[in-house]
Amino acid sequence: MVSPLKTRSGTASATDATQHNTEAMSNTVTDLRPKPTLKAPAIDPTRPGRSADELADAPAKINVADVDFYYGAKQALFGIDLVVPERCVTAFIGPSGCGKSTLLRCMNRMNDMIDESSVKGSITLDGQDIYGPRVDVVELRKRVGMVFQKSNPFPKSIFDNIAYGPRVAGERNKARLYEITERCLRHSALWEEVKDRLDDSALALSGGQQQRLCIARALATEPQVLLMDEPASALDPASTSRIEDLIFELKDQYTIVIVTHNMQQAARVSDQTAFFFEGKLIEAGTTTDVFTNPTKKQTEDYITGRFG
Ligand SMILES: Nc1ncnc2c1ncn2[C@@H]1O[C@H](COP(=O)(O)OP(=O)(O)OP(=O)(O)O)[C@@H](O)[C@H]1O
Repeated sequence: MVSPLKTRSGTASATDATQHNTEAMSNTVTDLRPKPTLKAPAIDPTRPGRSADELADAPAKINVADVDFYYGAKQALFGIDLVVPERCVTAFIGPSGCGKSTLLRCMNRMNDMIDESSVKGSITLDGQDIYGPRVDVVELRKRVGMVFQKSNPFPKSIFDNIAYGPRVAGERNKARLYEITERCLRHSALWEEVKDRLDDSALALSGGQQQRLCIARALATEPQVLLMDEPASALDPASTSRIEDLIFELKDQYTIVIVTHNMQQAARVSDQTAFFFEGKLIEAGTTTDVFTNPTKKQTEDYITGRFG
């Protein structure tokens, strides 16, 4: 079912578009090309996102306040304020280079690894400043796990990929490591496919399976937050759909922030959507509101495909 976008001039419909095209064709001989039908992505009614009240009632897992970010002298984020509600999926959308990944990487201090980068403002996790002087960054990244665009399994067995994080954390008990492996593979919907070949190389898995393995590996350190940077952009439609189902299931236990170029995907999986443009947060709200009734013209133009 399609949720039509309420534009400032009314609700767009296919009939309007057809009429518009017909008029355009009869009025001019030079522009005979059909006008593109601009339509915002549909919200899936079988998988409703959390309501505005539910989002407002959810505790703030991450709170971003007045954040600026610089790569050397180049400013990439400008005064970002955003609340990431607990056990919800927040999607970052916006055109290439608008700062989505930069903000995502600020949330577990992955940007610390970039020379001459600096951040101003505050980001808290459960109320604690993650840039505070006493923060253990390794601990932070255990609590705030990350899954990247390109699956990056270690050249080790499936089992060793999952057991890696717990081993680094000091777990040596083999039975306990198997327990963790099974739990994480079940959570990432991969267990049934690999349970009989845990000692096989992870590199022998398909692309979609490798990405689910990377999600399982991220879950093995028992994070509370999962940051996903375009986790399905390199996958075929069937694997993408499995990752989206998985995100939907995981949000009951984890707070998820996903960067995506795919607006349909944002509409399908997220509860809250934040739209960025040129390093600024233009608007954030329930995914239903942002995709059906955006408050800013730039958001409307982007989600209806007028630019980006
Ligand atoms: N390591 C870096 N050094 C310098 N500039 C960077 C670096 N990484 C990103 N940038 C710049 O910061 C800005 C924001 O980049 P970022 O990757 O956050 O955007 P994005 O919205 O995630 O883009 P995309 O959708 O293309 O991945 C861009 O102008 C980019 O060129």
